[in-house]
Amino acid sequence: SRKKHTAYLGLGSNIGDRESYLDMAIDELNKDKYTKVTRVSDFIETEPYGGVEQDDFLNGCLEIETLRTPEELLRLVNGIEKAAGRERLIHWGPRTLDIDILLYDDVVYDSEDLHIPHVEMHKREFVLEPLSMIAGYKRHPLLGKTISELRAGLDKQ
Ligand SMILES: Nc1nc2nc(S)n(CCO)c2c(=O)[nH]1
Repeated sequence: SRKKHTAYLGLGSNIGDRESYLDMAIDELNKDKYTKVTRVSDFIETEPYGGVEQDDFLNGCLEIETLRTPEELLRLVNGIEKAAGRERLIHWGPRTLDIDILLYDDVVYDSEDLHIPHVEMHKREFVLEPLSMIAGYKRHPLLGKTISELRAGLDKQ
């Protein structure tokens, strides 16, 4: 029988009706019979990170409970991105909807298409700010710090 896992997802959009795309991600995740969204952060407006000239993002984080394995969860979120019309034209370029798997229980997972914990999350204020709202107490499986400590440790530009 399948076990229940707690995972944390990062949401981002910087094309079109950004809030509707983030809301769509929540709705589609709840439609999945093996997944439920259990906590939703505020959505925050953020400047693009990564050097590509593009519009500001709307970012948020979710806590989910899921019976899916990491690879099954990746297929689920990639399907939702596709349904939102995600075009992978420019690496780190604009997108209607981006869903990143940030944490999955205390699992450290590395395959060619999936790394958990997300390898950039501890460097990204646009992830740590909303994630702190819903899981600030949580300890990063690799770095050993709480999400709030990681956020506090980001050197503020
Ligand atoms: N502020 C901000 N900048 C970003 N650059 C990339 S790529 N992304 C996509 C995240 O994988 C973002 C983002 O979500 N927010």
